[in-house]
Amino acid sequence: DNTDWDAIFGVEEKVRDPETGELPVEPYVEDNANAGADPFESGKMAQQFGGREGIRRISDRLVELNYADPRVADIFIAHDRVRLERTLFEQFCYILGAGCDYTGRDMASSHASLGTTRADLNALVENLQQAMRESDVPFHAQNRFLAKLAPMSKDVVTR
Ligand code: HEM
Repeated sequence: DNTDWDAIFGVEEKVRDPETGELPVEPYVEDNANAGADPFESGKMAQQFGGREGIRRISDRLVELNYADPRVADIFIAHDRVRLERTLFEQFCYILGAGCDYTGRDMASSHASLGTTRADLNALVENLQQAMRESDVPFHAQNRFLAKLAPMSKDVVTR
């Protein structure tokens, strides 16, 4: 029969943007302040991360590790990987002073409904450390970057 069960149950089909391949999100104001940290000024950090190319490799690898990590995969699988790869790269590139703008949402609103724990965050940090290590980022530069991200814990850990 022709019953439109989607309409009856209020199921909204989300369609990926044909240009970007991303799912739509609720409107928000784009602002570099949404990145959650001020950028390093000197360009030294960007260089130690291998410039934009190196940063891209690290942010993509982090996403890959998270999607494959049984500790946190369930949280990631339910969300838009295409968008996350773009916005995570932009955030890292912006904070590391490699000259990008961050166009994503702020940390509190983008993590509000995820129910993330401190243990989930620890898993993510381990994966980031692995990604940076694989790209030969000097240890002190790894730690300077992690120190920039650490204050975001209060926004991304919600239970
Ligand atoms: C300091 C730590 C973290 C940083 C810097 C960070 C960064 C980001 C960024 C930039 C976005 C994209 C926002 C947007 O789409 O506009 C995002 C979204 C997301 N993050 Fe995180 N994140 C952190 C911690 C975590 C943790 C611990 C988890 C779970 C284990 C997590 C899971 C996710 C998921 C699933 C999304 C997609 C949400 C959606 O599409 O609605 N994040 N994060």
